[in-house]
Amino acid sequence: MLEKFQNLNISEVIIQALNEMGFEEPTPIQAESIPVALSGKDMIGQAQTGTGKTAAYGIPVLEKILAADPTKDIQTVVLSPTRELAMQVAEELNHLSQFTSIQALPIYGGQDMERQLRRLRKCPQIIVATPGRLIDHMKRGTINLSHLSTIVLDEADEMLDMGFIDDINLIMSATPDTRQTLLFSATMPKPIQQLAETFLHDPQIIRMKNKEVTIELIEQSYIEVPDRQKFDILCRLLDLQEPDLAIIFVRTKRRVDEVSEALKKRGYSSEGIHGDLTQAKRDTVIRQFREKTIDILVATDVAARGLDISGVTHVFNYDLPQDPESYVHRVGRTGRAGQSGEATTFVIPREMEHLRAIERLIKRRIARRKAPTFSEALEGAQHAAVHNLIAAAEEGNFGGHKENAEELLANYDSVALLAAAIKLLTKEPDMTPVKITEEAPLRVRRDRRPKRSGNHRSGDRTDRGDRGDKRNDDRHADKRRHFSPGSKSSSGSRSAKSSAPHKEKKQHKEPNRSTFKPYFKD
Ligand SMILES: Nc1ncnc2c1ncn2[C@@H]1O[C@H](COP(=O)(O)OP(=O)(O)OP(=O)(O)O)[C@@H](O)[C@H]1O
Ligand SMILES: [Mg+2]
Repeated sequence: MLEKFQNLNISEVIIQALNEMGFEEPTPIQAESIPVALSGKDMIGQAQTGTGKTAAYGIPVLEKILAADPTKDIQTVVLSPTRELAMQVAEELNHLSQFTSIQALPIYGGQDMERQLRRLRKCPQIIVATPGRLIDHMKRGTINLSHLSTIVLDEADEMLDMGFIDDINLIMSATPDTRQTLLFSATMPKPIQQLAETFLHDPQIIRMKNKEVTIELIEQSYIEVPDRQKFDILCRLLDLQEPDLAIIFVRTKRRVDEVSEALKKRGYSSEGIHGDLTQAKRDTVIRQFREKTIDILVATDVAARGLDISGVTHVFNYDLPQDPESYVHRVGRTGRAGQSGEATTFVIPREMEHLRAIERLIKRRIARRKAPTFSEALEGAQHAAVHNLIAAAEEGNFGGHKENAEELLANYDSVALLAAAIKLLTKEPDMTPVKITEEAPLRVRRDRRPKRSGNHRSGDRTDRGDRGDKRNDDRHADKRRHFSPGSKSSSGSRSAKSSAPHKEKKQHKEPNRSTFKPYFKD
């Protein structure tokens, strides 16, 4: 059992944890990345969403701490673009290290600073942070990166894009030149990769050679629809497809509020999440969704990347994302760890060019489908009612209902009774009037070079994080998880650089010591 992990020279305490977590064999990105990361090389790992990139960097990070000195604090920092992802990654790392003394601590904005200071005093070896709050701690001198041995940028292309790049520069300049740097993401636009390589020394590039960027298991389609008809069509699709868990991505915070309220008005159990909500509210909404006490999450791109919520069967792009890469990450919230999923995208006629840009990025045509009509939705609801009635009849254990049924059948026509039951069970399409403000079509953004953001503000801006929001306005699975093997990597695609003669380590610019006065103990 787990010999394929053992062949990767992984310690017994980590193998034990993998077994406990139900992992059976390494995914392709794990099989390729773990040996490279264990060798101490800098690397960029790119693999489809939901294919185990967290453990691909998590395992080597833990191995390095075990081999060094598990008692020394803050040896590794993992940077994440959102608070929810920082919490989730810390949890996955703590699952992986559960049989060791290693602790991963999430550090993010919106959480009580005193509480974080108390938990920092327990000397965690790993910090999983959103950049803004990490920089706050650096300025206070309550987090010291000068002994750091490894830094990981999860969702690396997002971390190197315009909203974070100044924070990343600041953080990198406070770490030792001897650090190992690991970058992971499902997407890595060329201009961002070039920028990334300025932080890396002689990096190895590991890119999974899948014919598509998105997971083949995700059935993708689009519907061309005027903005004002989107909501009624969304409701018909929800009635027809009856998702277990669905995420609906919209472009602005206002739309999150309006669409989630409108869904509630029509009887759906939905909540919204975006960067302006309090952290407590965000935590509650994500927990309700993970626990399935709500089955629809309406979100801006704050929930687009990394979130690993099992059972998400459907993703709806109510609005197209500004960047094609965001589409990959959004639909990647379903179809994870070998499960299948369905992604439906609404496109207004004037945004068809954006859809084509997405198809070019994912190297796949997205099937066009017709919007379901009112009568199709009604027919679908009737089929669902009949299906549910048969399932209940087959399940049995009717309790007192059996006597009632016998009495009814003795006094009424059986067909009329059944027809009445189906009518009552049929959730007729609800046409309650709702208010959804019309949004302007996407502007075409031609320049994909990472822009250096203007004046740098650390702290809550980044942590609101949720650049996805801001820019547009804002895991233990059941046991024995079997991972459907993806395709092999194209290690052949390793950068020419890795065979280049040993280059002088790039001199990182001297940190501005005045900024971190209390921090750098001269
Ligand atoms: N080797 C494995 N076997 C079985 N399950 C795995 C394995 N590795 C990871 N998983 C599970 O697969 C799911 C997806 O993993 P993870 O979140 O790391 O994916 P990812 O590649 O980071 O996705 P994204 O690009 O969306 O961030 C998680 O629930 C994780 O516990
Ligand atoms: Mg991830």
